[in-house]
Amino acid sequence: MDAMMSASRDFFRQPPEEKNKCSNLIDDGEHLEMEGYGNDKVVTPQDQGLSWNDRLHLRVEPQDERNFAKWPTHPESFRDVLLEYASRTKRIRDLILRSIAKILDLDEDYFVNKISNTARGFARFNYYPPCSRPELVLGMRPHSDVGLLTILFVDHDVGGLQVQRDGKWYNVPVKPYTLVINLADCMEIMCNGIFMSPVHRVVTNAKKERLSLGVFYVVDGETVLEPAPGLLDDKRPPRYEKFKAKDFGFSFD
Ligand SMILES: O=C(O)CCC(=O)C(=O)O
Ligand SMILES: [Fe+2]
Repeated sequence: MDAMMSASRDFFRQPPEEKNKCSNLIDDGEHLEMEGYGNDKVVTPQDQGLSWNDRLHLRVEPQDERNFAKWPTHPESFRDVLLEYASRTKRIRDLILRSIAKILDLDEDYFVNKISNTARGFARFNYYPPCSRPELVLGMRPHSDVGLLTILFVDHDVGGLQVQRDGKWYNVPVKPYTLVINLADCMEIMCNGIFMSPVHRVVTNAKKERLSLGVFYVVDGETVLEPAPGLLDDKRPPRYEKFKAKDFGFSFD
């Protein structure tokens, strides 16, 4: 974990020319693609706005779709450290999906079986610079994660992640060597809302920079999402309709 955090810090501390070698700008800067270094695409400026962060987005699953052209070559350790990190988060993903299935009395592999060989996983490195007017801008605007689950590694020293409950924001505590697991929208649907995908945001800090790394696991576009039949009965009707992941942008195809 330390190696991953320090490789990430070293990457973001480089001059823009070096970071832009992994830029997410394409077509002479006309368009943004999802993978690479830069900012997120603003689709609806009136309610989206820019967030106070730089990010580096890299596909880690499936393995044969890793686009190493977008992976940093500086620091030199970056690639190997991320490969190792991603192989471990994948194991954690399956462990958690199996544990949740067990808690819900479903077949242990119910959720794991929803992940086909072509399902994607992304590593998103976030860098939040200090912001002298933290009351004016968020590090990351409120959202829920859309995929299955997110394995989040947050800065040991600087808080900022908040989760919303009943309209109020709560700080997520910072604890060294502790991963935050976010169940995302597809799991909420398959769990028929027994577990919810939390709305969360990141506030900025006036003095300190902050780093985080989320590994996002999503389902393949062809996957049919629906509440697990084993969770339904007369008293617990489905709260979500059945649909194909790609029809609602749940798969990042
Ligand atoms: O930086 C964080 O703690 C959260 C990041 C996050 O929510 C995301 O990347 O989706
Ligand atoms: Fe998130």
